[in-house]
Amino acid sequence: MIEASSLTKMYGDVTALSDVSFTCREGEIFGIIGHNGAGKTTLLKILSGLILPTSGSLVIGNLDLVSDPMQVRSQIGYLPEESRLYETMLVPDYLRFFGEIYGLDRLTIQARADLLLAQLSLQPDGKQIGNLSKGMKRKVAIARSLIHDPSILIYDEPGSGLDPMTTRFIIEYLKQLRTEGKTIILSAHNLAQVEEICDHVMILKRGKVVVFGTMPELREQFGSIRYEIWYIWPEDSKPPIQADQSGNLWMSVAHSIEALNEITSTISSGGGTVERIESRYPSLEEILVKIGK
Ligand SMILES: Nc1ncnc2c1ncn2[C@@H]1O[C@H](COP(=O)(O)OP(=O)(O)OP(=O)(O)O)[C@@H](O)[C@H]1O
Repeated sequence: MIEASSLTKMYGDVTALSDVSFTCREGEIFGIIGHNGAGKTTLLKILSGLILPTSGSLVIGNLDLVSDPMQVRSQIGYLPEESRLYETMLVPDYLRFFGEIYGLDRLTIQARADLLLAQLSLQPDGKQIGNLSKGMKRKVAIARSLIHDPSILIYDEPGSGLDPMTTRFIIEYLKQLRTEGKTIILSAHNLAQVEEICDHVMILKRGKVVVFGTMPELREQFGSIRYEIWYIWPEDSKPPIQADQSGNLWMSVAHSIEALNEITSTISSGGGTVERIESRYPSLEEILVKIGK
């Protein structure tokens, strides 16, 4: 369990984070989204123990970040938005190097590295890191974040700038890590992916939390559901309600259950037949646009 209370971070006069509080449960994927400059990276750096908050507290498990930073860090795997990898190193040497930093013995490092390379489908074939593709470098950075088998992963834009197949692979891998019990906190600009994998979503706006909840909670709070009613209407006449025609079907829109009932009864009393009703919720992208910068 991660409990953040009133986290505030100032960079000189700039308030990057203001009074941010939330709880993240074990084994969930927690998404932090917001426009550029909203404070996502700052929050992730605080959560990973890389920088300290100006005020506020952060408890991870039973440990307090400020009083026990080393213990907290040993439980965390951090993936920065852009990782600087040691370009001339070979992947196994690189992973061994970081494993040793975490105090692991050689056998454990070897076993962990072999497992991670297999899970990530990484076959560096003796190439130096600098000669790997962008996607492979990202996978190396992910393997590095996992070498000490941390229980919490803090990932800044894990799939950004990668081709769709590699991004998909990483998304599926994150889902797999969740089934292994890892807690994952991530930021991403690809909102469809956040919607797909996150159990809880937090939206930051200029350093403040404006929304926090599950996707159904966010949809309920921010958007009206929209129903599309598709129906057949007797030929040679038009429905007495706002409707668009597509082929042999007509479509009318309702924004509430009451309106939906009214429209369906108008259709049946006029001799029409409802073919199907589609409900459409606002996407995370639409919610973010609504919230504004
Ligand atoms: N080291 C720093 N010194 C001064 N200001 C900073 C520093 N790092 C971040 N900021 C400022 O803090 C605010 C939050 O930045 P942060 O990088 O956390 O946002 P972000 O949501 O991650 O943005 P992006 O989506 O563009 O990566 C911005 O106004 C930024 O300019």
